Amino acid sequence: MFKFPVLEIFGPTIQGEGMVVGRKTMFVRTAGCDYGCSWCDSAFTWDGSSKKDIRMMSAEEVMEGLQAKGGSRFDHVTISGGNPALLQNLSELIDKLHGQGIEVALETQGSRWQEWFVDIDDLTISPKPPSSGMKTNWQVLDSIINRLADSGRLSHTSLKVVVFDEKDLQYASAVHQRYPKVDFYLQVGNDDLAEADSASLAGKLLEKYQWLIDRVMQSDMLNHVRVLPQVHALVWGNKRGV
Ligand SMILES: C[S@@+](CC[C@H](N)C(=O)[O-])C[C@H]1O[C@@H](n2cnc3c(N)ncnc32)[C@H](O)[C@@H]1O
Ligand SMILES: Nc1nc2[nH]cc(C(=O)O)c2c(=O)[nH]1
Ligand code: SF4
Ligand SMILES: [Mg+2]
Repeated sequence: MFKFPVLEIFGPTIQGEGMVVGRKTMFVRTAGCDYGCSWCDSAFTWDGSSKKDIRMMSAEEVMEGLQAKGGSRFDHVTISGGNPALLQNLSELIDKLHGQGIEVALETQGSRWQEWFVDIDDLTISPKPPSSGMKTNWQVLDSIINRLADSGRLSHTSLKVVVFDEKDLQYASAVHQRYPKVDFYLQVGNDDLAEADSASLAGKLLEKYQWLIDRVMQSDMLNHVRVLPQVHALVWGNKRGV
């Protein structure tokens, strides 16, 4: 029986981002990431600051944790991190969830492939723009998208690029042009990660949302796209576990 490094189990709450925004869901957040984005809003999963809170849990224990928090008030679970795609044996958890009639979403950055990607109901791949300080391995990303296409999974897949500035917007256009068959989302970047006043943060994020909408409307390379804020950040600010 395999054990996964788990940092948080929370919900039910709404999925605040991307392809199933607004969907009632539970979250399982795994520890560890192969990236270190400058603006990561979940840096505690990889920077060592929450090391003592990591629990090694079997799929069965995660199921119990979900039930303890959510009872029978959910039918959808989002697995995020960190990068959950580092965990080869996550299929144990995915199969258990499906066995209970629960849909499974995954958040990952597209740096690693796992065979179980083809079992995910709502797969969000979020390649990282220049502002993150990370460099995309296009060969790896190409092969991930190709495998999903070959398995007939593109209708369960989306690309989501966080945008902070003009260079990020160019990067987003490049990703969308490269994979035109994959549903594409642009997401407002939050660079006020220390702001404790959620009303003040919401004001600033809405201004950034307006900027992003304006820029996308002016572009002829970003037509078949959706532009979204992080809804949970608008509602709850930088609070953890919501
Ligand atoms: C914390 S990451 C975890 C999953 C995976 N490592 C990834 O990056 O896709 C979940 C989502 O939050 C986004 N995100 C992280 N920090 C953000 C920020 N400061 N503003 C907006 N979105 C952010 C990521 O791009 C990703 O789409
Ligand atoms: N409500 C809510 N929606 C989210 N969508 C993606 C999240 C993540 O951190 O991966 C997230 C999160 O942490 N909370
Ligand atoms: S890839 Fe995701 S979890 Fe990892 S550092 Fe970047 S935003 Fe954070
Ligand atoms: Mg988040």
